[in-house]
Amino acid sequence: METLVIRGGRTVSGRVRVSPAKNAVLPIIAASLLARTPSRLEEVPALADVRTICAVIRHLGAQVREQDGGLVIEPPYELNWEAPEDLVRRMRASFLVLGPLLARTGRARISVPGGCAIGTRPIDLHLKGISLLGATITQRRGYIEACAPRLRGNRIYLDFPSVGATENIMCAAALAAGQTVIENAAEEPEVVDLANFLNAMGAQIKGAGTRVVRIQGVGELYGATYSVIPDRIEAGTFLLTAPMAGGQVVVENVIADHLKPVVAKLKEAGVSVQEEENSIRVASDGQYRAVDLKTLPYPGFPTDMQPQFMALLARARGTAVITETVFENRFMHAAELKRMGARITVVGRTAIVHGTKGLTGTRVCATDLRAGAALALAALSADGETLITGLEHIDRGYAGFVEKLQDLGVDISRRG
Ligand SMILES: CC(=O)N[C@H]1[C@@H](OP(=O)(O)OP(=O)(O)OC[C@H]2O[C@@H](n3ccc(=O)[nH]c3=O)[C@H](O)[C@@H]2O)O[C@H](CO)[C@@H](O)[C@@H]1O
Ligand SMILES: C=C(OP(=O)(O)O)C(=O)O
Repeated sequence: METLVIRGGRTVSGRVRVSPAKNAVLPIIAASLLARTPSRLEEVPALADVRTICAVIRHLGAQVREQDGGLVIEPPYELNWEAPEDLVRRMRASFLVLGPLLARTGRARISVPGGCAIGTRPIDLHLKGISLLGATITQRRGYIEACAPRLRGNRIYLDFPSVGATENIMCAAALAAGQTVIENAAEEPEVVDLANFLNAMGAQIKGAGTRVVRIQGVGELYGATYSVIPDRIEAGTFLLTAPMAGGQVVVENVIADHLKPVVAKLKEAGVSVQEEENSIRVASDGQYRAVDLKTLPYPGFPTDMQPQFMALLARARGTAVITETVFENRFMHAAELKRMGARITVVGRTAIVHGTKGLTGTRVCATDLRAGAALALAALSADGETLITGLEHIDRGYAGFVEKLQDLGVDISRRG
C-alpha cells in the first residue's frame, strides 16, 4: 500500500507556486464540449481528477491532447450522449457533463454519482434546474436520462447555492432559447471562472459571482483559449504550513481576494500574513491562538479548508469551535487526528477542538481529499514519523504535493 511518510519537527521556508484550480478546470473541461471547435487550456494541473474528466469526455467522443503543460480539447461533431458508471462514480464532478451534453445533443444518460465520505451529496438541484429548462428527466437503474430536443430559458431559484448545480445549469442555458435567470446561485470564484470561459466561447452570461446569474442563450459556441484561475484551496493549505511547522513561506500565484476568509482567520489566530503582488507571505513561530469558525458558501469560510484548519487548531492555544454547515458528514478526519493526539469532540455538525502541543506521529488514513491534506499538515508538527495511507484522495486534488512540501524543507517521501 502506498504510504506518505512525514517526519515532523522541521521548520519550513521558501516559496511554493500554486497550480490551476481543480474545481475550476473540471467544469471548464466539461464545458469545452459545448463547442464544435477546439479549446485550449494554457496550464492544467497534473491531477487524478483531471485525468478522470478527460477520460469521460474522450468516452463522449472528444480528442484530448497535452500541449506545453496545457490541454487541447477537440470535441467531435457528433457527441456520444452516455457517460459510463465507472468514471462518474469515481468523481462527482463527472456529472458536470450533463448540461453540456443536453445542450449539444438534446439528450444525456449519466450514472448517478456516488455519495462519498463527506455527505450524501444529492443531485436534486441539478435536476430541478435542468427540468425547468424543459428537459424530461427519468431515473432508471442508477442512471439519469435527460431528454430535451430544445432547451428553453427559465427562472430558476436554487434552494441552496450549489456550486455544481449553478455550473450545470449555466452550461445548459448557454445554448438554450431565450434568457435564463438563476437566483440564489453559487458565488464561488470557480463559478465565475467557468462563466468567463463560456463568455470567451461566445456565451452571454452576466452576474456570475453574485446571487443572480443571467444567461442569454446563443445559437452556437466556439472553442476558446483560456487560462484557469489558481487553486485557492491549495494556496490555503500551503499557507497553513508556516504556523503548523514554524517558519516563513511565500505562496505564489494566488488571487488574494479569493482567500479573504482564510487569511482573516489566520490573522485572528495571531499569524503574520502579508499580501504581496500575486503572492501571500506567511510567517510564524508556531505559536497562535484558537479561533472559532463556521463553513459557509462563498464568500464565507470554505468547507474545503475546514479539515486543514482543524489540524491547525488541534495545536492552538485554547479551545476552538468548528461548525460545518455545507456538508453533513465532513468530520471524518477528526478520528484520525485524534489518533495523533488531538483532543476533539464531535457533536453533530460541531467539533470542539482543545489545543494541545503534543501531537505524535502514527499510522493514519486519509478518508477524503482534504482529510489527507489535514493529516499531512498535522504531521509537520508531530513528534516522530507519521504514515498516511489513502493517497489516492490526495492525488485527486494536489499536484506535486510531495515535491512542493520537500521544496519548503519538509521531510516527506512516498513509499510502496
Ligand atoms: C468539483 C467541485 O467543484 N467540488 C466542490 C463543489 O462541490 P459540489 O458542487 O458538489 O457542492 P455543492 O455546492 O453542490 O454542495 C453544497 C451542498 O448542497 C447540497 N446539494 C448540492 C446539490 C444538489 O443538487 N442538492 C444538494 O442538496 C450538497 O449535498 C451539499 O450539502 O462545491 C463544494 C462546496 O463549496 C466543494 O466542497 C467542492 O470541492
Ligand atoms: C470535496 C472536494 O471535491 P469534490 O467535490 O470533487 O469531491 C474538495 O475538493 O475538497
